Amino acid sequence: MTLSLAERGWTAFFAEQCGEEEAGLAPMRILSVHRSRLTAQAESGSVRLWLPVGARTTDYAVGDWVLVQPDTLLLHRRLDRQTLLERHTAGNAATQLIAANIDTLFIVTSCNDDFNPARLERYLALANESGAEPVIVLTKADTVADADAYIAEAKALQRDLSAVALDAKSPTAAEALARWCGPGRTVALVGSSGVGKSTLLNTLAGEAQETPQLTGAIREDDAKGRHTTTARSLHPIAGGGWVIDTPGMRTLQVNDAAFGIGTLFAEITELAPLCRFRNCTHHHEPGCAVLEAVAEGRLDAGRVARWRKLIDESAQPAVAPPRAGGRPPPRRKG
Ligand SMILES: Nc1nc2c(ncn2[C@@H]2O[C@H](COP(=O)(O)OP(=O)(O)OP(=O)(O)O)[C@@H](O)[C@H]2O)c(=O)[nH]1
Ligand SMILES: [Zn+2]
Repeated sequence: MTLSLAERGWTAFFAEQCGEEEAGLAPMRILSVHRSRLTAQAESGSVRLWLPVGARTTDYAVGDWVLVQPDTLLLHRRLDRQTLLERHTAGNAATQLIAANIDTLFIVTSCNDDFNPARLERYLALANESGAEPVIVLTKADTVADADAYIAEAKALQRDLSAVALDAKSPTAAEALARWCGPGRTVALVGSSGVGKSTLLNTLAGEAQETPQLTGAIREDDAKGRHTTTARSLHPIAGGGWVIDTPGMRTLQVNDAAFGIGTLFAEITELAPLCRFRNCTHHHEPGCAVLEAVAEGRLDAGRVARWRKLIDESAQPAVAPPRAGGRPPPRRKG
């Protein structure tokens, strides 16, 4: 079985980046990123790539498009990303690249105590910042009497947000998510440990998971031939398209995500121009449209408090500030 570029997620956005002098290079999509090696999806299967001198595997994300010397499998260069999901980890200046060129981010939580609006908002801020469309996926709907209450609460987290409740073990889960999947489309799963990401991945992958040339390289890593949840990798979906699983994240810091937070709390952001002072912090100022809306019951005070917390956190440097004269590390994106 060969997979066309389009089936692997190639679009005009990537084609436009390739010069005529690069016509002899093969575009490939990164399937998995390990400490010392990268695998990529070539036309007819997965291959191990060789990195150029000085490059590190951590510079690449699952889902990245790269140009490769077809005979030597030497990675030539990475193409600009359409979307990039990344996060800061505590005490680390560099961001961790989670997934690139995803269309949709499935934020997975379950219809039980895992459902936590404040944490979902953190995921939403990161998703908005990445450029991918967030969708809240509520697993374990089969264990509760009223999943609709969870759907309503999830949808209230952000304007025009989609939320779907399902049983991750049932084949119908794939149908419930079909509108975001399909040939050439890429989705990623994020969420706490135990919410059902692996289960959902297996349901989405279905028979496609058995296609040997697609899983061969991933299998090398795990003697049992199963994907491991500690490494990120790109898996084919039964009906076409790709799904990236990510390990459960215990801490979810939000740094440098003002855009994502602004989208998440659009009902607050939109009031700011109506405040009397252009640089209103909406804390105490007279004529503040945000405080007024809260006082009149048009705006949820809890949302405003959580918005403030995220905005403050986002403005903090990811690590201790550099010594005097030093400059913060440049933002890596695109
Ligand atoms: N009843 C029910 N059980 C589910 C559902 N989704 C997952 N489970 C169960 O919940 C447990 C955890 O699911 P996993 O898929 O391993 O969770 P995970 O998110 O991949 O967890 P990590 O691998 O630790 O990140 C398993 O026993 C699943 O069978 C669901 O929709 N309904
Ligand atoms: Zn204000």
